Amino acid sequence: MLGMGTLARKVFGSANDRKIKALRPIVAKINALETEVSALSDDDLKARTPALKARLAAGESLDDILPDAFATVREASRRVLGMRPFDVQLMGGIILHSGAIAEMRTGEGKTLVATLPSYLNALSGKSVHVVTVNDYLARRDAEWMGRVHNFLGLTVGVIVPGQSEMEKRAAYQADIAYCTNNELGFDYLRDNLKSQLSDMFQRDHGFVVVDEVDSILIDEARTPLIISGPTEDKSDLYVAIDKFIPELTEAHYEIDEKARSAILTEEGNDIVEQRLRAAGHLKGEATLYDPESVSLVHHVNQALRAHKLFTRDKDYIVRGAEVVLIDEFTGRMMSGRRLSEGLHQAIEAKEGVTIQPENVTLASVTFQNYFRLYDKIAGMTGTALTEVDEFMEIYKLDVLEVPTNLPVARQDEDDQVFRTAMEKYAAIVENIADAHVRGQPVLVGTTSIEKSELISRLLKDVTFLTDTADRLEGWAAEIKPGKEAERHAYLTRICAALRAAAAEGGLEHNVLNARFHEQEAHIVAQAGRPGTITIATNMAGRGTDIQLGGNVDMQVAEEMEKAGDGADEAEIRARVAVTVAEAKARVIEAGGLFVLATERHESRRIDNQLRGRSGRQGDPGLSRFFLSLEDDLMRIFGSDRLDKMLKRLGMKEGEAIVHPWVNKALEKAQGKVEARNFDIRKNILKYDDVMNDQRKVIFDQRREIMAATDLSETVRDMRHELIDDLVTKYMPAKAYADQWNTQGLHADVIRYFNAELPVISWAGEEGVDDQEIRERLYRETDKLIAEKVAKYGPDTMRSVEKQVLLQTIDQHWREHLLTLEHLRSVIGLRGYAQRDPLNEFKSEAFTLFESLLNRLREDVTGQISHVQIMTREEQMAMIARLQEMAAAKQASEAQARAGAVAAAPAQPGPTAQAAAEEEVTTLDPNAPETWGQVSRNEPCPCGSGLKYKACHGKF
Ligand SMILES: Nc1ncnc2c1ncn2[C@@H]1O[C@H](COP(=O)(O)OP(=O)(O)OP(=O)(O)O)[C@@H](O)[C@H]1O
Repeated sequence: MLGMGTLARKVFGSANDRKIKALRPIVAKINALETEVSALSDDDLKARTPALKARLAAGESLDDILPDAFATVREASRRVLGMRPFDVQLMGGIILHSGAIAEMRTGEGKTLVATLPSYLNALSGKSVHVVTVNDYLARRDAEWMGRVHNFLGLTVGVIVPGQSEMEKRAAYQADIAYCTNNELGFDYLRDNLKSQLSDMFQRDHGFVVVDEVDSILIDEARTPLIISGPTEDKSDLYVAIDKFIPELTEAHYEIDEKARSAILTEEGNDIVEQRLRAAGHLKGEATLYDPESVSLVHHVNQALRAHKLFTRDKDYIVRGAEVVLIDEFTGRMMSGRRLSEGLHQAIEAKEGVTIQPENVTLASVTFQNYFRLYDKIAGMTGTALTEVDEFMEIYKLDVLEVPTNLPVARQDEDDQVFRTAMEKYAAIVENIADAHVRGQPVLVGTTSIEKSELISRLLKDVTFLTDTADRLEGWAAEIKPGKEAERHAYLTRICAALRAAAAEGGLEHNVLNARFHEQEAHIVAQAGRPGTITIATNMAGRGTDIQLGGNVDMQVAEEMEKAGDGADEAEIRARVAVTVAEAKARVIEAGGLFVLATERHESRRIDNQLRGRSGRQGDPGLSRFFLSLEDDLMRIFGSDRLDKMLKRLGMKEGEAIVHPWVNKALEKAQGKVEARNFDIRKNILKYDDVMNDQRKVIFDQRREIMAATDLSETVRDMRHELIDDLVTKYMPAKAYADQWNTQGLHADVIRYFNAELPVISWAGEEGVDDQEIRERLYRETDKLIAEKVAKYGPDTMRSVEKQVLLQTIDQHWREHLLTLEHLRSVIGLRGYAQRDPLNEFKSEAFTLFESLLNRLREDVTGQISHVQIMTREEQMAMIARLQEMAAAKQASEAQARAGAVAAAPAQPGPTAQAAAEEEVTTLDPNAPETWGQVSRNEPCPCGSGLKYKACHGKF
C-alpha cells in the first residue's frame, strides 16, 4: 500500500521533480551550444574565458553567461580529461551555482560537477573554494580537475596543512582553491590573530562548494576549531580560593556525584564573597552574581570539585611536584593528561604543588559559522535526504536530488539478523568465502578499527574456517534428500569455498582504516578486481571510487615499475586495458561489487554511503547488512520490539532472520539516535551563535583597523565617549552641583588622561553645567594629544594608535572568550533556579560584551595618553646602559664564582663585555620568547618605540 505522501507525489509530482524539471531548459541551452563549441580550436576554446569575463564587465550577470560557461567547461573536460559531463551533471552544477545542496548518488561524478560552477564563479574575480574532507582528496582534485581550469586559463591552488607561508599565500590568490575544511577554518583564525592586513591569507569569502557537506556541516558540527595558547599566571587566585574551601561546611554547597558537579548554596555564596573580598579578588560593590564575576564563580566551583569530588590516590596521585590523573577503569597513571578549565590547577592548589599554566582559547570557530561567512555556499553529497530538515533549519540550504545518469542496478537487500555476534561473524566469513571463489570482489564495511581487525583475524584463522565448514556440512547432512534442495546446494558450495580457503592458509585480503589516505587509494583502486577482499572501516565515503575490474592507470604504473627502464608504456597500457576489460566482464558476471556491512551505524546516511561504494555509474552490485542482537545499536535502541518480532518470526541457531519488518524497526532506532544528535547539535549551535555575533563584530573591527591608515578619529571618539561616561558617572544630569563627585572625576582624569586638569575649580565656577565640563574635557584632552603629535610626528602617533588598538582588542577578546567559556560551564548549573540557561547565557554574554567595549575605550585612551615614545638617540642611550648593566652583572657573577676577594672596583673585562653585547644582540625583535627579563621601563625590543610595559610587556 502506498503512503499518503507517496500517493500525493505520484499524482502531483514532488517539489523536487518540479525544481529539477525547471532546470531542463537551461540544460537544453547548454546542449544547443555543443556543436559550435566542440568545433573550436583549442586556442579559440581558451579564448572564451576572457570573452566571458568581458561580458561580465559589460554588465551581464553570472546567470546570463552560465550556459556559455558550462558549455566551455564541458568541452574542455572532454578534451583534457576524456570525460564529457552528462546532462545530470550539468544540473548538479546549476544547483551548486544557485547556492543549494545537490544530492547526487554515490559514484555519479561529483568531483567533475564542481568544476562547472567553480569556473563560472571564478570569472567574477571573487575567491572560489572547493572543500573536501582530507588533504589527499584536495591534492588529487586540484591536480585532476585543475587540468581543466588551467587549460581554460584559470589558476588553481591547494590549501592543506604543512604548507609554507609563500605556498599558502599563492594558493589563496589562485582563482580556484581546493582545500580541506580544517585548514580553511584554521587559516581564518590565524588571519584574525595577525596585525598586518598584508599578512592575511584569505582575500575574501566568495563562493564555497562543500563536498560531503553532511559530514562537514553535520557530523563535525560538534567540534569547533580552536587555537589555544598559555594564559596569564593566575596562581594567586587558585591559592586564594583554595585557602577558604576547607572552611566550607555541608550547608555551603551542594554536590551532585553523578554529574560530578559542585555548586554553592546561598549561604556558601555569602561566605565566599566575604573571603574573596578580603583577598582582594572582589572589588568595591561587586558581587558573585555580577556577570563580571563568572570567572570567579567558575574557579570557586572548580576548587569545590577538586576538594569534594577528587580524592588523592584514587582519582590522582601526587608524583614529585606533579598531579597525575589515574584512569578510573584501568587504574593506570595518565601522565601528561590534564583536566581542563582550571580544574587541574585547582587540584594542584589543593595539594600545594606548583600550579602549571592553563591553556586558553585564543580563537575558535565552528564550521557552520565559518562557512556562513561566504557570500554563497553550495554543497554536494551522496546522501543528504536524511538531514534535509536540518540543512533548511540551520543553514537555510535547499537540498535538491539529482536523478542518476543511468538507472541504479545495485540490489540493496534486507538485513540479515542473527542471535549472537559469533553466529553473525560465521555467516560473514561464509559469504566472503563464497563471493571470493565466485570471483566477486567484496568490500567489508565495519564500524571500528577493532572490528576490522577481528574480521581480518577470522579470515586468516584456518581452524575457524575448517570448523565453520564442518558445521555447515553437518547442517547439510541433516537435510532430508529431496527437501530444501536450494539450501543444500548453498551449504555445499559454501562448505567447499571454506575448505578451499583453509587449504590456502586463509583468505587473502587488504585492510583499510582511513588513516593513510594516499596508500589506501592504491588499495581502493584495485579493490574491484575479481575476487578481491577489502576490509574497511566506514571510511568517509569520498575518494573510494572502486572501479570494477581494477584501475587501468594504477595497474599501468605498477607494471611499468616492474618492467624497469625502457618499458614501452603504450604497449603496457594496451595490454592492461585488455586485462582490465576482461576482469570487469568477469566481475559483472559475478554480480558486481558486493558491499558486505557488518553492523549498522548510528546514522542511516553513513550506511547509505557504504552501500554507495557499489553500483556506481549504473554498474551492477549488491549490498547486504549482517547484524546480531548483540550489536550496540540493537542493544541500546529498539531491542525489545525486535526481540518480540523475532520470536514471532521464529529463529533457528545459525540462521538469519530476513524480513522487511526488521529493517523498518532498525531504521526507526536509527531515526531516534539521529533526532537526539540533531537536538544536541542545535543546542550547541545556539550557544555558539551568541559568540559568533560577537566574534564577527570584533574581527570586522580588527580588519578595519588594520586597513585604516589614520585612526585618530576612532581614538578621539573613544576618548570622548569615555569622557561622556565619566561625566555621567560623577556628575549625573539630575544631580545638583553640590552632589557632584568632583574628586572622583579629578582622580579618573589623572588616571585616564595622564593630566592634572582643573576639573574641581571648573565645577566650582558659577553656571557651569555637566555639558560645559564635558566640552572643556574634550578640548583639553584633544590639545594634549595634539601636543604629542607635534612632539613625535603624526606618522609615529598613527602607528602607535594602530598598535595600541589592535593589542588592546586582542587582549580583551581573549579574556572575553575565556569568560564566555566559564559562563557556559556555570550557566548549566543555574537550571535549578527555573531559568532558561540559554536566555541567561545570551543576556549575560551581552552584558559582558558591553563591558568589554567599555574597557576597550578606557584602556586605549589610557594607554595613548600615557604613551612615551623614545627618540632614536634615547633608544641608543638606553641600549648602551643595558649593555653596561648586563656586563656589570656578568662580571660580579664571575667574581663570585671565582670566589675572589674583591680588591679593585669591578670593571667589566673584555670577555664580560662581549658576553653582554651578545646578550643584547640575541634579542630577536620577532621572538618575544627570547627576550627574557626586559625591564618594564626599557624600550620594547620589538622596535615599536614604546616602553616595554606599554607594548609586549603587557602580556
Ligand atoms: N561524465 C563522466 N564521464 C565518464 N566518467 C565519469 C564522468 N563523471 C564521473 N565519471 C567517473 O565516475 C567515477 C565516480 O566519480 P566520483 O568519485 O567523482 O563520484 P562521486 O559522485 O564523488 O562519488 P562518491 O560520492 O561515492 O565519492 C569516477 O571514476 C569518474 O572518473
